[in-house]
Amino acid sequence: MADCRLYLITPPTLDPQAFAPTLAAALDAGDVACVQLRLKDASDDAVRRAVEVLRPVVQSRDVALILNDRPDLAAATGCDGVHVGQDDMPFRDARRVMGKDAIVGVTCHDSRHLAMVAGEEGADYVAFGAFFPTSTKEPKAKAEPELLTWWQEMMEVPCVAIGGITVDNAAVLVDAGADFLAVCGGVWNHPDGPAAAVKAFNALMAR
Ligand SMILES: Cc1ncc(COP(=O)(O)OP(=O)(O)O)c(N)n1
Ligand SMILES: Cc1ncsc1CCOP(=O)(O)O
Ligand SMILES: [Mg+2]
Repeated sequence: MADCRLYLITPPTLDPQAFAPTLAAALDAGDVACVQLRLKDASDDAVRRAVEVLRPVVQSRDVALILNDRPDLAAATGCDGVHVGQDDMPFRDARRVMGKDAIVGVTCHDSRHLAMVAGEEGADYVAFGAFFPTSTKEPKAKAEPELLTWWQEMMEVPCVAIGGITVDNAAVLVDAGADFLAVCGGVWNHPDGPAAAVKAFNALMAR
């Protein structure tokens, strides 16, 4: 198994029934560690429905399903974990809601301090970014690959790199020590399709 693995983020909007086979094909193309369902503008009902449809697709393949932003919905719908940002539910509350066995990851932007706090509090991973320009989100910070190397040398808690990552720019992050690459557009918008993107990411992680 490669040292660095793919952390797939769903497109910002999706029709769960239509997206399910696309997601299945991407997951069947290679190694994916987890899928984050990230539906920023969806109602609670729409998120619940998306989890209901997509959770079996993900979990039946031994891939973890992580919900963005909402520990309450993640716990209520059987997700394997949740990702919280600095403006979302605080980590300690998210951990209490999710339980000790669930995955709880925390956005740390480009901050060593935020990452050390998250790690000490018991986060399962810390996420740094954005490493590259992205149209998926207006990032709050710009991170440099050296941050991943520093973290990797100092800490045990896995680190996730995010933001504008594509098969063409990912190698520097793998080489810098990222444990996971969190990718949205670089997979779903790949010119040869998502399955080809997953294969290409896997290949460069296995170099
Ligand atoms: C793996 C991962 N890292 C960072 C983020 C960003 O979280 P946040 O800062 O809360 O911003 P939104 O994604 O909620 O817009 C993430 N979702 N996943
Ligand atoms: C959620 C998030 N947080 C920082 S950048 C980003 C967007 C990730 O999507 P993409 O891989 O398309 O840049
Ligand atoms: Mg958030």
